[in-house]
Amino acid sequence: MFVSQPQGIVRYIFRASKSITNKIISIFFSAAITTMVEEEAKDQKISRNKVAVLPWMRNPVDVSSFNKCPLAHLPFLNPRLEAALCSSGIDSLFPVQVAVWQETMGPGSFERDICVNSPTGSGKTLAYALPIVQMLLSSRAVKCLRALVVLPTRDLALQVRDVFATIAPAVGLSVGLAVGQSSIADEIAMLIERPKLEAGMCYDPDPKSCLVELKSAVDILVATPGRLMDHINNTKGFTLEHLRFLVVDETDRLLRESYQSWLPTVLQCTSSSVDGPFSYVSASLPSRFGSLKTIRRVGVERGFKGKPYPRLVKMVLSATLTQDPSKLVQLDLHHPLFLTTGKTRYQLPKHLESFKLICEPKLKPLYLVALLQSLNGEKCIVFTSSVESTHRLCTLLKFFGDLGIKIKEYSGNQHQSARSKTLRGFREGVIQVVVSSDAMTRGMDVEGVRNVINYDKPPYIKTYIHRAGRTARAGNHGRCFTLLHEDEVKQFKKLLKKADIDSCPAYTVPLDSVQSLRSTYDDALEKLKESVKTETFKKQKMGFKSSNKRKH
Ligand SMILES: Nc1ncnc2c1ncn2[C@@H]1O[C@H](COP(=O)(O)OP(=O)(O)OP(=O)(O)O)[C@@H](O)[C@H]1O
Repeated sequence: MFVSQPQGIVRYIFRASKSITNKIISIFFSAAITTMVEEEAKDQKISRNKVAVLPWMRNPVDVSSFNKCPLAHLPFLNPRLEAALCSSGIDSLFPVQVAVWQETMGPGSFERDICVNSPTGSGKTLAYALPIVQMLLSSRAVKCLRALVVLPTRDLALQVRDVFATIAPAVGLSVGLAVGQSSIADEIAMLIERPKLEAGMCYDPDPKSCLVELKSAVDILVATPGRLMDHINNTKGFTLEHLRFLVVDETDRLLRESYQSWLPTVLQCTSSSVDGPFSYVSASLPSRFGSLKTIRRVGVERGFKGKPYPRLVKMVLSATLTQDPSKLVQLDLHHPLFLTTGKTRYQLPKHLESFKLICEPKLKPLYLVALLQSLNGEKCIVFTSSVESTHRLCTLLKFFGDLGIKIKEYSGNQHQSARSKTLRGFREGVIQVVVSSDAMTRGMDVEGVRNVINYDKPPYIKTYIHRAGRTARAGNHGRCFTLLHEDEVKQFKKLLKKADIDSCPAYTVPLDSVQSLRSTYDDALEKLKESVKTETFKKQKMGFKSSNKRKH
């Protein structure tokens, strides 16, 4: 039966108070819970955005009612994890991390699936990574794949793998990556453990007998949907049947694109063969672990002593979590608990300042250069509306000559190796300005980015939030500038209103610095025209060659 959140929490607390250990939890969390009960009463009066939202989204836990918590005061935190966090410079948890800890390791104890809507840079990655690692360490019997984190892009997956890699090895857990960065054979070698052969022996070519011997080499896998599907469909020994945690990060983006139906496939592969809703599917999926099987239950019951853990726990997160029931239903969430920050649906980081820079459309590149020069080499991301304009703008900026800042392009049109190189240079500070299409909009975390520039106006408030969110992360200060024509101002104001942003002051760059760049700009434009011509010619030539090849 669905229990309303405060009643449920009171019940958990009541149960918890039966043991001394659990009493400690109740004391630790009691203040926050009182606030949550009050928040819920208030929340019920608030009509959230006048759209029909799912019932469980109407009474969220307000993350902003939580405070930062020093690691030393966090109940149940494994000392080895505490040490690993400290040595990576983390001495306390951010509010969203404390809130998720409460619902997972605290009184909530993973009873419900967790949906988090919390601003960019608020620390959502560690919010799920820490409780998952702690849970896995305390229940590991045999190494098998028990946590899967899915992300929309390769660079994001690498970033999340690095977060797990700072804590998981400290407790003997290994983290794998399935993103297509290396060849499929190399990836399989990292993910699947083959039996060591004695001298003179060779593998049995019969795949059935081989399967019994193959084991997962990782406990946690961070993957992009495409590569995940490759492994599900083709990699011997790769199985999700023991999965206990599924994280769908950047949920709204992942749900928008179905990527070979990865989500229904994962849900099928992890569903119960006994009493789950997809039993017909499980029956058709062979067990690759012989007699070792994870028995799941659909209900709220949890594992008892000696019995395997039953339910696949799902955690979904975004800074702009969708409220669309038709999308959320795809996740097949179990008794979901919604954690969100504040009262408005969209929130920007606390220390982000938004500015508009009004300029004549023809002179936009000039204003951009003047703005970049005024930033004194601080790290900056310039967002454009497409991969083509990213390339053109970056080429144009290079034709301005030596601006005293290193500028590089980052877009989905480039080869992964080129993107990774740019990202590395940007992280290291060798590159100060990255011109990007929306490839860098979501999730990317680069230390020291102080400025974001919307060269092209973001089409949606979600785009603004994710782009602006590349700065002012982890409590730092940052600025987001949006270049606008006079006739775009009204529309932009309306867009910001959706995130309750009433003030977006105008920013000015000195007119004389714009004027002084005029002649350089004219030359740069001429060079750009030539460069576009040459590139178009090259592309046509290549297209001609490949169509000729196809004919022969
Ligand atoms: N407890 C903490 N103490 C100090 N820094 C932290 C802590 N937790 C996370 N960070 C840092 O905060 C930054 C943002 O974290 P993270 O990338 O997880 O944010 P996010 O909420 O997922 O953002 P986005 O919505 O943009 O993906 C990272 O640089 C991370 O290292």
